[in-house]
Amino acid sequence: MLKVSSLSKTFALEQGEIRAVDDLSFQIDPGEVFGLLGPNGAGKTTTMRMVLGLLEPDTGYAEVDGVRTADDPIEAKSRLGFVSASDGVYPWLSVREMLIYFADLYAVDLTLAQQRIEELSAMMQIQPLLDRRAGTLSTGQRQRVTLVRGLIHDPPVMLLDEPTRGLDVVGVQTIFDYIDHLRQLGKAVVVCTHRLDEAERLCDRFGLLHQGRQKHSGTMEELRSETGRQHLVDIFVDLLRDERSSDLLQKQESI
Ligand SMILES: Nc1ncnc2c1ncn2[C@@H]1O[C@H](COP(=O)(O)OP(=O)(O)OP(=O)(O)O)[C@@H](O)[C@H]1O
Repeated sequence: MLKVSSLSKTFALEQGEIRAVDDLSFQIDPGEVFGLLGPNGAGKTTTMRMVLGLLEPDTGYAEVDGVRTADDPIEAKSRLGFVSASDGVYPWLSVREMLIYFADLYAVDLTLAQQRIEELSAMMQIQPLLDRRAGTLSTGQRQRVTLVRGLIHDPPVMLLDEPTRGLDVVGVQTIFDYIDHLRQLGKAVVVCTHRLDEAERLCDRFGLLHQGRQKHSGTMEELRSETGRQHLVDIFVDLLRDERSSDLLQKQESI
């Protein structure tokens, strides 16, 4: 459903080059939730941008439901839903108007859009908000609206970027329920998050990125047997520790 194959991206800076994503491959099947995880600067956003067709890869490709983003970016985008913690709303539109506007951008027929708005609003409990101006919503309410917006064109693949950031315990639970629902609908889901405890509960499989490279991948059980560690947080601490000792070694060698 979503296939990422040998994806690489290097940025040229005055100080030198940064290999932001280095030969990254993974595949996500329908009904599967994949955690793309990594510390700051690991390459998660760069990967998402390439999957979304916003950034051209140096090598490799992303294929969304059979369509390569580089070959047909518009068709690939129509098969993707994207929800980010930093998503804004159009403050002067009502929630309903905004959802209809987004449905129209994705060429969803108006009658179908209205039907979807009713169904998704019931699921995410935003019916009382539909005729309120989006600018008056609280953070949690806005997040529920953006979750509905991400599904308005019924895409087979969903990308969720830091979906629980800034949410209280009820908001976090809403995200958990939403992701469960996506799984039941047979969507292929990518979740990027720094909340490793949440990722452990939410995701079926993981790709652990560090400095652009996928250091480990697999189910929690597979990661445990590969690393001898019980939890993602311990696996990450090991990765960062290894990096510090190899930096130190390099410095010592260059003295
Ligand atoms: N447009 C750009 N120009 C130059 N360097 C960039 C650019 N975008 C990202 N980078 C660099 O590429 C590396 C990976 O960045 P990226 O934003 O993908 O990481 P991330 O895993 O999303 O990090 P975070 O968790 O902090 O959001 C970083 O070193 C970053 O500074």
